[in-house]
Order: sequence, then C-alpha cells, then structure tokens
Amino acid sequence: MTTLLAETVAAIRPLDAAAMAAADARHATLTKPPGSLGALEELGVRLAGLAGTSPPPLPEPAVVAVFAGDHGVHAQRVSPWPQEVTAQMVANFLAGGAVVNAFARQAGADVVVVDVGVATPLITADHDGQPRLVAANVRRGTGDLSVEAALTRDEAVAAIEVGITVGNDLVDAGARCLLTGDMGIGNTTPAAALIAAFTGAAAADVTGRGTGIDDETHGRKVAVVQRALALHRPDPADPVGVLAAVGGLEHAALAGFVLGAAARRVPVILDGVIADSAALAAAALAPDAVGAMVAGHRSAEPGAAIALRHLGLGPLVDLGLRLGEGTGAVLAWPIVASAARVLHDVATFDSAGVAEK
Ligand SMILES: O=C(O)c1ccc[n+]([C@@H]2O[C@H](COP(=O)([O-])O)[C@@H](O)[C@H]2O)c1
Ligand SMILES: Cc1cc2nc[nH]c2cc1C
Repeated sequence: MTTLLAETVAAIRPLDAAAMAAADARHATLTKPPGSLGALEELGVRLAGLAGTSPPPLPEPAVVAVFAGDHGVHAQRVSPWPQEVTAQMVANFLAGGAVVNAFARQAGADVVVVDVGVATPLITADHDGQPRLVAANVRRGTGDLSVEAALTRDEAVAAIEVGITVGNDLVDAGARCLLTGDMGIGNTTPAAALIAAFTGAAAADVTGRGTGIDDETHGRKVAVVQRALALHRPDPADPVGVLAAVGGLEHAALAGFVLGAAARRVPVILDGVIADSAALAAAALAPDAVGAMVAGHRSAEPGAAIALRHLGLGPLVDLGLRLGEGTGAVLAWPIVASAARVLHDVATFDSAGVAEK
C-alpha cells in the first residue's frame, strides 16, 4: 500500500457510540410516536455516530462526483452501446444536459466529473458555471478482464487514490455529503464480477441487463463474468488484487471516494450497482467504512441487492432505476438530510405541550 491509501484506511474508525445513544434518546423525546420514522431514525442515529455529535450536522452542501472510465471487456459485446458514448456523456455532463444534472439542479447539489479512465482524450468546451472536469486519467480504459487483468496493482492503487483525493478536496472545499456517480459503457460487467468475488454469489445471480440487453447478450455477459472469475480466482482478502483483476478504473476510484468520505467522517450516498460493487471493495479494505455509507437506492441490476445485503445496508429509494450517473444518490439526498433535520427541528413533547401516552 502506498501512503495515501494506507493513511486513509488507518484513519477510519467505528461510529461514536455516545453520540448514537444521545441521538436515540433525543428521538424518544420528539413529538412523534417512537419509531414512527422507520429507517430514518436508524439513519439519523448513524449520522450522529459518524459526526460524533447529536444532533448530527446537516449533510449539506452535497456534491455528486461522476467517475468515468472505459472497459476492455467491451470487446466481448457485453453492452449494446458504442464505447464512445462514455466520452460523449462526459461532455453532456459538463454541458449540464444529462439526467444527473437535472436531478442535481432540482435537489440543489453540485456535480463534478472525474476522468479516471476514459479511453479517448476528452475535448470539452468551456461551459461557464457548469460542472467541473477533474482530469485524473490513470489509464485509457482497462484490459479485457475475461482474458487478462483489467489493471495492474499499481494502476488500481492509483485509481483508488484519485477517488480519495477527489473526496478530500471536496470536503476541504466545504462539502458535507458526498454522492457517488459513474459513467462507463460496459461497467456493469466488472461490477458483477466484483460482487461475485466479494460476496461469493454466482455469476448468473449478479449479472443483469445493464443498459438494456437481449437474452443472447445477457448469456454472453454471464459467461464472460464466469470466465473472468475462473481465470483470476480473485481473493476477497486482497481487495486491491480483486479490483485489479476484475474491476474498473471508476470502480477503484469509487472505492477510494467511499474510503475518503469515511476517513473524513462525512456521509457518502451510494448510487447504483457500480457504487455498490466499489463499496464492497472499500468495506473489505476498511470494515468500519460501512458506517459512513448510505444506500441511496436499489438499482434494478440484480447484483445491487446482493451487494447491499452483504454490506448490511437497506436502500432508501426503490424506483426501478438503472441509469447510474449518480441519479439515485441525488434523489436520496433530501431523505438523508431530512433524517438529520428531524434531530434539529422537531419539538419535544415537553416544549410543545403534547401529552405522552
Ligand atoms: O447504476 C446502476 O445500477 C446502473 C445499471 C445499469 C446501467 N448503468 C449505467 O449504464 C452504463 C453501463 O451499462 P452497460 O450495459 O454498458 O454495462 C454505465 O454508464 C452505468 O452508469 C448503471
Ligand atoms: C445514453 C446513456 C446515458 C448513460 N448514463 C449512464 N450510463 C449511460 C449509458 C447510456 C447509453
């Protein structure tokens, strides 16, 4: 391990039990039947444990970081879309025209785009006031994981450290909630391989329809994931090795982004299956990182639910989304903020003069 990754992992600590107990006790005094906010109560308590204080700080401002990369496994025809769409969508994010931009404007979140592994040099116009591009390309696309390692170990570590650095820089600039986003044609294939490697689930159970593929393509995609697992025999006790063998540049960067958030004790809202697969790598590197994670939504991709179950996280939103870009995380952010705000704003039975049962 190089210094930044090792330092970041070493800085990740368990949730603060005293702050959690204080938030729990405060919930009991608020003008609502005990437990009536369901999963939001557990979330508010967890936010307090992460911050080490009750009530926890409001998770704002929020920034969604969209990590973009390309995939050698695209050559196996696992996605119906041409690889150039990755770079073209990066340009669309920067121009403010993608779904994540619309959702972020609606919610009041900022968008940054990170080129960690796009195959072609990005030609982007200067759009005043629009999302920023972080140029941090580690490699112009991965190797084809069905025939070779996707990345070298050094490249995997470099991509993880891009994610840590992006997270640190955003927190230094004032962000108090980090949201994951991804863009990469073909990236649901390495996501499936990572989820199989870290959870032990079968390739057929974690491999889905991605952007929308027919039965023949899906059969080929399952076989590709099986072949990759048989070829590399990834060892979940060696998370960097797993990311290098069957991962992707954006998956590795997202793992680092999650670790960075956990080390800085800022909540990180996971988007879809790509973030969920990266979160498994982050949890394997630092089990206490799970305390900082919030499952924004349950992607329609079948590996997502399997990954979230392995992490012990329940999704906040379940709308059948399968877009990526950070869209599900942005939709979940106001729910996360509401869980924190309850502990700030809601009157107590005493102060409001409401009778208890
Ligand atoms: O977020 C998800 O769960 C999700 C599910 C299916 C597809 N995607 C997005 O679609 C692209 C990958 O799909 P595919 O079929 O090319 O592997 C990539 O850009 C992802 O952001 C994302
Ligand atoms: C158009 C398009 C937009 C996307 N956003 C995330 N993944 C995507 C894949 C495609 C194909």
